Amino acid sequence: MNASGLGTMAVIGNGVIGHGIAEVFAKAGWDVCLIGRSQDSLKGALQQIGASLNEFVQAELLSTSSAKSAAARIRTSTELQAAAAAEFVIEAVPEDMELKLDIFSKLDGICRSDALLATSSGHPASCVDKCVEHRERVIAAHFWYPPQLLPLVEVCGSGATTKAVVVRTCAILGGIGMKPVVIDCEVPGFIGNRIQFAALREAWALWAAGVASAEAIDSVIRYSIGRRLAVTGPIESADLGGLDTMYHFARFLLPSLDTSSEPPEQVAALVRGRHCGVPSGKGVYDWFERDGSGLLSARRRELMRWLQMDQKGRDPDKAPTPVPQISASGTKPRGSDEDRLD
Ligand SMILES: NC(=O)c1ccc[n+]([C@@H]2O[C@H](COP(=O)([O-])OP(=O)(O)OC[C@H]3O[C@@H](n4cnc5c(N)ncnc54)[C@H](O)[C@@H]3O)[C@@H](O)[C@H]2O)c1
Ligand SMILES: O=C(O)[C@@H](O)[C@@H](O)[C@H](O)[C@@H](O)CO
Repeated sequence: MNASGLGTMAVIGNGVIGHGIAEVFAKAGWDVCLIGRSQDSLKGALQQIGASLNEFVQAELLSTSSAKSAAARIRTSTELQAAAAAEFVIEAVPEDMELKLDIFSKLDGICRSDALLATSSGHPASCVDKCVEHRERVIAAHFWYPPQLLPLVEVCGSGATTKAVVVRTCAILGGIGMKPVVIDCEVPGFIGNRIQFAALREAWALWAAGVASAEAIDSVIRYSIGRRLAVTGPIESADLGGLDTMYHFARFLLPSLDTSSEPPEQVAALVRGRHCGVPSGKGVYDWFERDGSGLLSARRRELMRWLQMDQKGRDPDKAPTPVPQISASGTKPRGSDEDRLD
């Protein structure tokens, strides 16, 4: 245990997800060992963590002294061996399965016998534990980008993971202020990516078929269900909207939704041409014409505002926003008989 009474954790991989996870644990008082391939890239990761900590100070989510202590709790290494003392280890290297298998097999030999070994990737634990002897301690802890600003972690064990490991992983993640959600059964993409990609498949299909422009499709979502989904999930939304209505409309609509098992050729062609979005200046949108970094900053600011609300106890799961009193003009829950105008 360190001076904060917390433990030591290690993150393997110092890219966008790895350095974000390191920051989140260090802010919560853990000693962190961030492991990467080169001193140069680790230096870059520490600079990014420093810049992010400053943003948290500016947003009054962190004091200057806490930001300094958090930065001081992170040490770096280029050796996997440096994870030996950690009780919680998270792998965040690129989506290269051979590399992940190799890292997990080595970690199993290097780490303490009571250490938990987690993958931050969208892949289930059973994909990365194939060369591990102690498979009972391998678990998926799928973070969202950017982990400093999005609280969710999808936690999912394989058939070999013990219940105690699932419980301890959730306790650790909950203890650092993240929102762990347990998925009981391994399924590709867990929950978030299944739903994100179902929506993306339909959005790409509408764009590729010329039904509407990319701007129009994004605007429809941003100004409607995008806002609503931050407060009520899809299943709650359907119950609030009236399950009968949603059921009957689903029966009309579902047969016409896109069911392709490949992304549209127009998207494939962009990727083949290395038009990969904001970093390359062009994707579906032309980012030479549009302000990509401005959009990223605006999104960070808005996500930071949500964290400020969470901290003030306005997380809908912690302190539900009071439902307005039923008034003559009618803010009654839908579904009550009087609410029906038929
Ligand atoms: N980017 C996202 O939106 C996102 C979201 C959730 C989960 N993930 C998952 O997180 C993982 C990492 O993704 P990312 O986007 O951070 O990738 P990234 O390419 O930004 O970072 C990967 C990092 O791993 C380092 N690395 C490579 N080989 C290594 C090794 N042998 N030892 C130590 N470090 C090594 C690289 O130098 C790099 O810094 C992936 O499994 C990805 O699926 C990514
Ligand atoms: O933040 C996201 O959108 C991510 O969950 C995805 O980008 C995704 O997890 C992939 O990297 C695969 O892990």
